[in-house]
Amino acid sequence: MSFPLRATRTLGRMSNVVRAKTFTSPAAMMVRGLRTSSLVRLAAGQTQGSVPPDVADRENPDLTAAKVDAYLASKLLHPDIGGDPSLERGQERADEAGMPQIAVSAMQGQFLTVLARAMKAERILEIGTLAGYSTSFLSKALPPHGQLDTLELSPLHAKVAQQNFLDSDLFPFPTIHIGPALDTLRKMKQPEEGGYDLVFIDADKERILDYFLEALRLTRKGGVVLVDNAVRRGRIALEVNDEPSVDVTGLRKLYDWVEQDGGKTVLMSAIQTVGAKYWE
Ligand SMILES: C[S@@+](CC[C@H](N)C(=O)[O-])C[C@H]1O[C@@H](n2cnc3c(N)ncnc32)[C@H](O)[C@@H]1O
Repeated sequence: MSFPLRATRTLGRMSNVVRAKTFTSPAAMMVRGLRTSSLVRLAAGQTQGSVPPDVADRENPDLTAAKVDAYLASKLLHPDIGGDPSLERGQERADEAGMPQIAVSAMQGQFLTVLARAMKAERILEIGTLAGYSTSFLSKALPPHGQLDTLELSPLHAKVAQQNFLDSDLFPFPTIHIGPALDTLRKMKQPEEGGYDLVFIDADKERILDYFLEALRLTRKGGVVLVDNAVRRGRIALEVNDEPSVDVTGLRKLYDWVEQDGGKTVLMSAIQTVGAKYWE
């Protein structure tokens, strides 16, 4: 199932200034485009659900990776990309629908835009839509004739994402394919104009290798496959994973595959990041 149609509509626009009043710390208040809920949690020093503690400087515990991310976001988020107010509205819509807060951070999202633009990507595939937060950043990297396919299991997530794409007036408009991503991928062919330039894998972690192999099939030679959550909060390096809720098996299969490939098919690197999404 897919939502290929482009349509336009307007929603009442709530200003960022109004929204900033809900922030509880000065550091949070200076941020545009970062998610209110994450910042409120951060300001309160809380961790919720599976959100790990922030990464802090040993000598100065008030200096945290999230605080630095907030500073960078206040300086670097582009008003029409990471600072686009429709992104914040989209996250609120997702919160209202009871969806988990597991999207990329604003800075990570804008990195997606930078990467895709630097590659001059015209065709992008995303695995794991959620409310379409990262999808918006990818759409904003594409030329008007570009193609963006995004795969999502949950019809609720797809519905909210579709509303968010309409609200953001995205062009090119992403096509959401609803269903188990592996089934969808196995039916997909390379786009007629050529393989995907960029694939972003960010769905269930157990099947990362399956997604990666399908992505290789669908990607043009020299294209890029980006895998989110590459270290699973560092648990990838533990012989015995002390947090069973954080799956590392899928990633280990991927890294084993790359090791066995011995550089014949892919050249891979992994970067550990800190920031609003802590250590990932
Ligand atoms: C981490 S979220 C994606 C976040 C999104 N990329 C962003 O940053 O805004 C993962 C998404 O993958 C979806 N998902 C989980 N298992 C899936 C599957 N088997 N097929 C397709 N989507 C799946 C979940 O419903 C969830 O919406």
